[in-house]
Amino acid sequence: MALTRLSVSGVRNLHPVNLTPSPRINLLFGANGSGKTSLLEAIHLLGLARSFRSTRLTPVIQYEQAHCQLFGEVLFADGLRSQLGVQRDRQGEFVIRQDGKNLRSAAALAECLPLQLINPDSFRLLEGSPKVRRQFLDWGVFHVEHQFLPTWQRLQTALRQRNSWLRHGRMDAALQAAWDRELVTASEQIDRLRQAYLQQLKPAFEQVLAELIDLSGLTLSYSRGWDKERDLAEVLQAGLERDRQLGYTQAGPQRADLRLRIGSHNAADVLSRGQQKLVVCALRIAQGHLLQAVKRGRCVYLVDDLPSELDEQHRRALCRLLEALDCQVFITGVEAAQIESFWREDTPLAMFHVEHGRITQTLAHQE
Ligand SMILES: Nc1ncnc2c1ncn2[C@@H]1O[C@H](COP(=O)(O)OP(=O)(O)OP(=O)(O)O)[C@@H](O)[C@H]1O
Repeated sequence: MALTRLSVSGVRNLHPVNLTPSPRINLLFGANGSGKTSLLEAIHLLGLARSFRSTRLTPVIQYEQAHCQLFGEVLFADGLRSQLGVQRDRQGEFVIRQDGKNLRSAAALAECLPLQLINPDSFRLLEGSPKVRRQFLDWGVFHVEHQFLPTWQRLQTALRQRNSWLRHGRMDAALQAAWDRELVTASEQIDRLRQAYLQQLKPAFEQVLAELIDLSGLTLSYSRGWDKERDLAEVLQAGLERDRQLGYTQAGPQRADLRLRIGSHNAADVLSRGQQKLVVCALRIAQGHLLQAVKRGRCVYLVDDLPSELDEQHRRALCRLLEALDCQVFITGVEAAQIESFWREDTPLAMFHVEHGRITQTLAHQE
């Protein structure tokens, strides 16, 4: 998919924006604080109804404004189009619309506009908590496997039920045993889906990484969240007393993790910042390739401050890979000169200058 139109109002310092982005490469340049990241944030809001900069949305709404409003038209690979709209006010009221109808959840938005974000916070994928890596993994499984979302919702319900029972113990044991069976079934299914996805992700990741940087010895592995030799039912039974003391369930897919290691070290402990950025990029680009293999479209990449941490050779290699993905990319940077010359002549490219919240298109070729 590609965003063919984008309108933004009431977001951070941005003056009302009406853009017709390139379906391929969009470069946004401007001084610090000019509003480049805010535009990526607006696209993120349109695709996920949440920001990547702040857990609360109030700071995103422009000072003095009552709400922020995003509108976009998405073009799918099969030629169909969809109109998306998101509005959020200071009281937390959300309106999410697709093709004139109100949506109750953001999941449909995410399906319509799959986004991959690479920004200075992306290091958290390596050095942050397992939750960040589970979210990364589940993004991929969600987009390629339709069973994932309903199964994940069943898992959350059964897990909440068990944790409440562990804390308060107010339930008939037979009824709780039935909930445990539901928990085990959903957990095993989620684990199977994750493992199947990872089997495809690993070779794709290794191939992309090799094109970016030589990091021989880097391995990606998965731990499912409970002992790999034992059934979850057995593990839950064996850990029941401890779970009761803690008041939550210790084992299960809610504890799964991805491990990136170099030899016996955590990759995050030994890689430089630039190397970490390239590993994160390789993971996210590999996900883009897998999505292309199954969907009627592609994901949209938001790359905030692409040049930072990277030397010229690696910037060029990263741009080549993003270009080869054949999808829509929004890239920000302080100076155009850092990456504007890296693109093939026949790649559709649009360039925008961002100044004090105003966005002006300065170049478009091969549209
Ligand atoms: N709610 C808000 N209302 C109005 N302005 C805001 C609001 N929140 C932040 N700002 C301002 O909007 C600007 C946002 O800048 P943004 O982070 O998009 O800049 P940038 O071009 O990505 O800069 P950098 O190159 O430093 O990353 C900042 O100047 C900030 O002070």
